[in-house]
Amino acid sequence: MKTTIAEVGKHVGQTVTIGAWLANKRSSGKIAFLQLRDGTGFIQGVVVKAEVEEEVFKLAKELTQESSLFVTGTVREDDRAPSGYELTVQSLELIHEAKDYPITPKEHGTEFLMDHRHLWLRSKRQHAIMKVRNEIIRATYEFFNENGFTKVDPPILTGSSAEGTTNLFHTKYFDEDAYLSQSGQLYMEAAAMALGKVFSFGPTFRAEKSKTRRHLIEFWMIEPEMAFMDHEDNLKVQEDYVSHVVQSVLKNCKQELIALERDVAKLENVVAPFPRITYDEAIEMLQKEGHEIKWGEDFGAPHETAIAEKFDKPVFITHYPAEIKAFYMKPDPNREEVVLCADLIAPEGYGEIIGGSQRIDDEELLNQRYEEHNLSQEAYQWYMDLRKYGSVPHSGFGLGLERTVAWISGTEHVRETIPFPRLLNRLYP
Ligand SMILES: NC(=O)C[C@H]([NH3+])C(=O)NS(=O)(=O)OC[C@H]1O[C@@H](n2cnc3c(N)ncnc32)[C@H](O)[C@@H]1O
Ligand SMILES: [Mg+2]
Repeated sequence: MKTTIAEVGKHVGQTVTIGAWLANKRSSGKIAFLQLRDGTGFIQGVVVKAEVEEEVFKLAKELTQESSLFVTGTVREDDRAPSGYELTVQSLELIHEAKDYPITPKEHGTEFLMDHRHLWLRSKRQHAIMKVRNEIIRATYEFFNENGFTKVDPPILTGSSAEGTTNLFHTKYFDEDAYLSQSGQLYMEAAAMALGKVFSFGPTFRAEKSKTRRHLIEFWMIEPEMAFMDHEDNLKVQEDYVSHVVQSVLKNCKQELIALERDVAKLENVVAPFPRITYDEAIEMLQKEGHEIKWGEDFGAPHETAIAEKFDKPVFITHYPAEIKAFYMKPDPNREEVVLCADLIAPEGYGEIIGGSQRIDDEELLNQRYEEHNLSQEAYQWYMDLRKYGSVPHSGFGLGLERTVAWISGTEHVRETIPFPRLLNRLYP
């Protein structure tokens, strides 16, 4: 009967057929070990010369890396196998021979692998990272559906910018100027006034000339927005959400985390609540450690890493100076020079995974911010209407999917956390 590698455990002792690719192999005069993959998992097929037809063993010896084939064999339990099972092969049927597959089992340079990303995805490591990404996506929908949020899809083509105008991708919308969305937030605020608690999950674009291990040009963001919820309510949703995601990956991606050699002890205690420090306290911590940073400056990666090292969970840094944050953030009523915002910094040097804030709900103050930030009233008239008609306290945040995948999977660079990364000078494949 036909099955998949993920399902062989249901057929121990039975003869099954799987469609597969040959990931790797080793053989001697009497036996061949075929490392097979079918997209659902990996399994070893053992071909014993004395137990199969002569042409089967001949084919096993000649099979080339990444050739596709049907494999028929008996499923056996084997504690030494990562999947717990092995196939004793009875027959092989070649589908398509792969000649000179470029990504051989030896080490390859990053640029070579990136140029072959469409093939590199087939490797065991990339398979594991994509399965962790998938679990984070699944757990995200689970969390927000179970907590009364409605999925709302903001537009990708927009006429305004939420996060400043320095990293916009410009395009034409017929004879009008348009931009690829940097953040769906402003639209999510409108949606929150209609549906209470909403979340988006989609691609966002930043024409940032940053060549770092945390920056992508196109990345996926989850942007919840909640009417009637303030700064502290916002942080609670974030820590509950991130804890749910981490614990879901620990529960459902055990094999993948082993394949990635991830130290899971560092994830096991990621449960709410998370520590909270203010920007002032963070500046003081850094200055005490000798970092050259002054109040009013933004944190760079080394600063975030130095702060995160003091905690064994993600840490919120709250109440940044208004001067270095976005126009829409609500000032602290007790101290107008700082705003009710928080960045969530992941441990182990993975940096900022969430940016969020309580939003200005006062029409006059928002108008004042438009002027200070030279924003066109015309492009934002619709956004201002949210303060004209039944304005309410509301807050929200944006979690970067790829940075979160990097942290949870223990992956150094975000280019390995998205199927086809868009980086500075990288639009291929
Ligand atoms: N709805 C909101 O309140 C979100 C808000 N408008 C916003 O876009 N905040 S953010 O710019 O900090 O970006 C949010 C997160 O988005 C991720 N992010 C932000 N920029 C990038 C790049 N360039 N590459 C990868 N990931 C990125 C990172 O995790 C940030 O913490
Ligand atoms: Mg940010």
